[in-house]
Amino acid sequence: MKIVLVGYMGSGKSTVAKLLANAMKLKFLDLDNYIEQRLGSKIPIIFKERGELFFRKKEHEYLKCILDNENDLVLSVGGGTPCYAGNMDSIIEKADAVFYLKVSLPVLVQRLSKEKENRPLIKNIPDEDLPEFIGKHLFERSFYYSQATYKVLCDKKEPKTIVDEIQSLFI
Ligand SMILES: Nc1ncnc2c1ncn2[C@@H]1O[C@H](COP(=O)(O)OP(=O)(O)O)[C@@H](O)[C@H]1O
Ligand SMILES: O=C(O)C1=C[C@@H](OP(=O)(O)O)[C@@H](O)[C@H](O)C1
Ligand SMILES: [Mg+2]
Repeated sequence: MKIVLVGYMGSGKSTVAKLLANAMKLKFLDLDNYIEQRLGSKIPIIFKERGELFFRKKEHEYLKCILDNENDLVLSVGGGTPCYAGNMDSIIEKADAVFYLKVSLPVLVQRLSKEKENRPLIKNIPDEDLPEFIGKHLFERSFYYSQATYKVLCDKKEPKTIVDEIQSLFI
């Protein structure tokens, strides 16, 4: 069993994947954590010192490694992962179920304005410009996210409720 969660930054992928894995007695892997462990460096440092292109190459390489070698897991990927290097095609081909955690623009803006520091793509965007940036970015990326097998509407739902909703599909 391989379950993959996709969605925009701040949609709750890492949070929900961990809880879902626990609830389903599966292994939890977060692609960003995996990259950080393999490279011995945090995401913002990798972006700063090696650049986004290097990050995307490693993201692609380690995604493939996980999808090819790991089983019985819930994997949360980064918000950009499905949008580069044919990654969404690989996810769809190799996962048993792919969930798009869909969160509305106002909720994403609210969450991300408080958590910009560890997210290099939005770190330097002034708060007043965040809604426009995220709105456009989300629109571009939705093409990829919407290829997921299931879409879960996540506004106004606690992580536990989202986990229950996803888990109920497997019972
Ligand atoms: N369903 C939810 N309701 C409210 N806050 C949430 C929910 N899911 C996640 N969060 C919060 O939103 C922030 C981003 O969550 P995170 O799991 O890091 O998202 P992602 O991995 O998609 O970027 C965290 O502060 C997390 O606690
Ligand atoms: O959207 C993106 O391109 C990114 C999202 C981040 O993961 P989260 O979606 O977990 O924040 C992380 O992979 C990196 O900062 C790039
Ligand atoms: Mg995450």
